[in-house]
Amino acid sequence: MDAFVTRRSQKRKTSDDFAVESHEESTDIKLAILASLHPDIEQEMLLDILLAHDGDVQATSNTLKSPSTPRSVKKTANNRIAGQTSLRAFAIDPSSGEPSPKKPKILSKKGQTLHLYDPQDISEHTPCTIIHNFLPAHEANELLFELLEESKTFQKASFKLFDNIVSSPHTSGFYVGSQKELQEQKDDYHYNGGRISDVRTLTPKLEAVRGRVQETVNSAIEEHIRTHHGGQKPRHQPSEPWCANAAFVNCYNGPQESVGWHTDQLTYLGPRPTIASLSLGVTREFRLRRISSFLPSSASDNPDPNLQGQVSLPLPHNSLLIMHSTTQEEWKHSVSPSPTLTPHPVSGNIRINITYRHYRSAFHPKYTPKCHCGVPGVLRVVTNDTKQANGERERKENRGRYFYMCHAGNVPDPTKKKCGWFLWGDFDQDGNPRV
Ligand SMILES: O=C(O)CCC(=O)C(=O)O
Ligand SMILES: [Fe+2]
Repeated sequence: MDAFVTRRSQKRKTSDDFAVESHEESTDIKLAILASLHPDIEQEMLLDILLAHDGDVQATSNTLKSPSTPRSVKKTANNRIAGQTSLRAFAIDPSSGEPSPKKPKILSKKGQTLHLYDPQDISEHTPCTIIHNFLPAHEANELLFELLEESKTFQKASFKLFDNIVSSPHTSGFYVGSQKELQEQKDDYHYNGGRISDVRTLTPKLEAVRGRVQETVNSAIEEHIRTHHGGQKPRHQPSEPWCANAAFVNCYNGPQESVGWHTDQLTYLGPRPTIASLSLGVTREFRLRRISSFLPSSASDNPDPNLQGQVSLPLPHNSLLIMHSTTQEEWKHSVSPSPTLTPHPVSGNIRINITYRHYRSAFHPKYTPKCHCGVPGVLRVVTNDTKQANGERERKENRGRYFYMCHAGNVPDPTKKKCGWFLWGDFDQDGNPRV
């Protein structure tokens, strides 16, 4: 069973040749597309009908639109639509007639992209957990409607890159839980060296979903520590419960809107944060690339990050991607421009993405060290990529160490120049600053 595919490059596609091209996609990608177009139809049903149409997604989708097609919606105890099952359930070992044994671990290779859809594959090959069909279908659609309306007033962020002021290739809005937090954000918090003026309180539907995200994330964190870290949380990962008290909502309007390779800023999240990302609307590819291995277990799994390629995950409507505590320090992520998209029935070519985050009280801006320029520093970690003029942070033995550095160079003001200030961060086992 082709639970993942490796593709060197993607052919340019238009929606007209989608039906022909779709024969070449893996079964998983086809299922992801069908699941986002027909969220009320059970996964097994999608697969059966797909096979009956010789893998033709367009023909399968036409059949599924017919009211006479059985849907066989499975409900769980709490009346949610059941999550998609793994294709492993269908994989039979021809020699024994039994389900196939566990697949060997396959790493992506430099210069290649490993395409993954199956939640178990994603859990094995990336630092993330994915949950498809996370919300009941009607709730996901209502949230999408609400945020499509909100996104009409979103702005592009601007920042400085190599002395040029650039704006992000997508728009976003920032949400917090209360008026008090909103005022604090405006007065005290800094992003890219400056303040943000457009802070909003969580919309009714963002607020309604937040509790469910929080509960799911806390269980997933426990499970991930058990299955990936031998029951021992990584050093500096907080042991306090994860709390979704802030949300960035991103809007990607069309195939060219994207976000480049980056790691999320640690300044207010602290070391080894968990971030939960809920996708709505058109499916886009989320890419991950390993940049470092700090933990003994991940180091032995992944001998040399430089030899590994990127991993691509399609994030369909109503999928929750949980980025666990090694993601920000050891990987980079991006949403690349897409040659073409398969329009979503509600949002067309628009994708909305909510990243729920935990702003920890120990990382309140009143504790952020300030650099000589008077601008609060930014919290970073030394990775294999870190290069600095004085050489200290480049040294191998410093990899995995945290530091605050001047952020004035990122302020979108041509007169502000970065100074050389930096300060090592000192955090305890739970990632709290040692005072
Ligand atoms: O849109 C996404 O899936 C990722 C967004 C992201 O990386 C971010 O907001 O930092
Ligand atoms: Fe990010």
